[in-house]
Amino acid sequence: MTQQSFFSETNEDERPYVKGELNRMIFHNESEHFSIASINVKETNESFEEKTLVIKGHFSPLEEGETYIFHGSFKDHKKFGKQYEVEMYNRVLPETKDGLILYLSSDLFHGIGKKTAERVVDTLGETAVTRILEDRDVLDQVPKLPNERADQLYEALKKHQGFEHVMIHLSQYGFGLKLSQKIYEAFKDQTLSIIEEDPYQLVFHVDGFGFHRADEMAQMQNLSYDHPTRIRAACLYVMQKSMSAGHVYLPTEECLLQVESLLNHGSGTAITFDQLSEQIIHLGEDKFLYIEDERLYLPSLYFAENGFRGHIERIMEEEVEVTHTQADLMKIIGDLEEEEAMSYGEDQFNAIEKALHSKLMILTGGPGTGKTTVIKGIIHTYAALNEETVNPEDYRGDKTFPFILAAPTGRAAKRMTESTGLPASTIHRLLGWDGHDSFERNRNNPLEGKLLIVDEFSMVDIWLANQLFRAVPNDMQVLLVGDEDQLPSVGPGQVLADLLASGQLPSSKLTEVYRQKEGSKIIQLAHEIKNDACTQASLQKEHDFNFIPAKEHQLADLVTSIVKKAMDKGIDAKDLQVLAPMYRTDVGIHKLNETIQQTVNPQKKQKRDLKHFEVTYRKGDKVIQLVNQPDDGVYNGDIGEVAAIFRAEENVDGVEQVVVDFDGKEVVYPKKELNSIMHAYCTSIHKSQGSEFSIVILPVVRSYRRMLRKNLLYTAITRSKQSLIICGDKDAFLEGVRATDTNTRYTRLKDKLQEQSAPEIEPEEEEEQLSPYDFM
Ligand SMILES: Nc1ncnc2c1ncn2[C@@H]1O[C@H](COP(=O)(O)OP(=O)(O)OP(=O)(O)O)[C@@H](O)[C@H]1O
Repeated sequence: MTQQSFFSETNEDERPYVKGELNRMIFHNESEHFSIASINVKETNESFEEKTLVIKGHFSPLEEGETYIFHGSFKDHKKFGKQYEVEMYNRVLPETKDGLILYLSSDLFHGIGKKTAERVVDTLGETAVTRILEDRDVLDQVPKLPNERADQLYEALKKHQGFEHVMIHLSQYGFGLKLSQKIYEAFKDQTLSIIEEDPYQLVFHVDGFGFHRADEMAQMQNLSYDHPTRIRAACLYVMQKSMSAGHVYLPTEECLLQVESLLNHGSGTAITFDQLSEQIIHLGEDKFLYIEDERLYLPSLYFAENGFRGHIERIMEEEVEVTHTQADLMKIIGDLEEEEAMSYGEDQFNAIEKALHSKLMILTGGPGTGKTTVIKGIIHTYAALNEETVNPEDYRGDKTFPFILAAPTGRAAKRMTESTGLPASTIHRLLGWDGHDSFERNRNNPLEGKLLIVDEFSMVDIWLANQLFRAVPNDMQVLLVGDEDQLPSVGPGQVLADLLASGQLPSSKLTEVYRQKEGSKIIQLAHEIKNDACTQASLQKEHDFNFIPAKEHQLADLVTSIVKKAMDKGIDAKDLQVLAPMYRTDVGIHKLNETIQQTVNPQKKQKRDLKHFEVTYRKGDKVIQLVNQPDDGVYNGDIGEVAAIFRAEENVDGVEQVVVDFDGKEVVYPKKELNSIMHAYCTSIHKSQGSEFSIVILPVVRSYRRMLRKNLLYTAITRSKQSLIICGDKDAFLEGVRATDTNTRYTRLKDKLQEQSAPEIEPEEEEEQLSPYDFM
């Protein structure tokens, strides 16, 4: 919906309208920009008698006592009766000179009395408001109006009218409401002048605004191809793209080459390396980039890498005071073994001992090597040695429970709770993330506890690692647990791999596989992949493993029929997961989701559905959350089920909605926010990190070739706990497990940890360098 003219005074045409004064705002949803209000009707060309009317639509909160003209149509709401659905509206300027004087001397304009308002209208006429908004300096003509008052009046008018004005103009560029709001937030009342003069500013100040879009806008304004601001925006854009590819920095040379190719593509004017270098230096001076030797960093990554390194060194500086003897330890572990009716392997025992003696330790190992068993051993031994208990109930009042357990995803945290019997949370929740750019827990308000254990640490990127470690107090012990052979984090860096490669931290690597002893072919296959020992013979059928050969054109039907059979046997959709590496091929994730949905949750007359672009959501669909939404308690990777679909007229927000049930927690998605979820009959292997499923079905075909790598396939198969069914091409699979990831990530963490001393990073600067990308 748009607001008509900025400040039109009359109803210019004969479209249906209702003119009314705001009686009260009934409801306003800030993010949706959706409002419901009650108005006192003053005039209308619609045929109805009522003196008050409920209106609804996408408009900002209206001002009490102000008069507006609304264009739209009547809708009968089942529950709430007749309502006016607003398509366009505009504020009605007081129509007489007296009205205008009253308006300007109202409470909206602090410090402007009746006399001053009269002088403004006498001097500037009845179009005073429009004239002032166009040019603040016209107020200088008003006699006896001090500069300060004039500024106040101008600011107040802009506040009341500016937002709407800017939004209308931005809609002309084809920007949606959300993006327009983001742009307005960045530039406020300077928005229009800034983007008309230099659209590349959008790349600098509006997160996620692409270079190509700004370039198109600039071309309409005839900005030259080698304009410095164009070159700078291209540099920044290349750096942002490199961050999305997982790099923490880019070598200057590589950045220059990429920027040159971006800028010179399709243009007649060649931009030279000298021109590029000059602008990179300016970007550095303006702190849009950090230049460290021959490396370029985005500020938030520069501070994250240096900050994390600094915190590691800070925590490692203090030593653990060991008050127990080896005999004490042996006794406690012996008792524990008796209680659990098992005995720890030598490397497991050593890992427990080392963790207890280390300020910060890394525990690694493949599946089934006993990482969880060791975590439990460490917790119990720590408690026994330090006169603590493992029962949170014993810690009420002032006493703080000594153990903090966390993981990067909700599902991994849930598994930690299940395996240890202790409370565990996501790292975001532990740190009190506000959903935007701040964390409750930081250096000034650190975590409380004695031993922090973080599982699935391979998934933690450099930003989150830094945020987490900022909140670790000097006297806390930390245990990081992960499988180094899994995929690196989705976000930038390869923190676990770098920490291990630096050799600066105590670490324990578990190699003996215990679950294999229980006869698991899945674990055996995982270790064969890890040790480069996977052959045709490894793919023989076993009680928990099968490789079903299939051609590409048979794949979707084959996968679907396996899913259907499993569900017919009563297996819960959540215990069963199809994993694939690519979204957009004929056998990609989207296609598989569509085919599986058609079979397991087909269209039915009595079943509600809602179409969103190419996808149709139906009650009962399995869906996955794609972004972190801490306010709703749902996080990237959470899996839920569509519980209900509501039509616009059935809810107070007046928009179509999908309600998703995440293990008993219901989250409502207005149609516009359906991008936050997708079908989850099949999900990406990357998204499955940190999750485990009873049954995994893994299609592997030649058309996935580009993605098939050892760590990807290893991650996929280690997600399955009871059964693994691979479908497709055995040769493609074997080639995939032999291919190592050659796309090394640019990170300096390992080298920095090996350097002697950390440079001081200005704390204030570090505080500021959070970007909305931080939590991709
Ligand atoms: N020393 C041991 N003696 C006997 N069984 C053991 C021993 N250590 C671990 N196990 C058993 O091996 C299995 C795997 O152990 P655990 O779950 O601790 O491994 P993990 O490394 O956490 O595995 P994953 O990463 O796959 O979850 C469990 O059933 C566990 O009870």
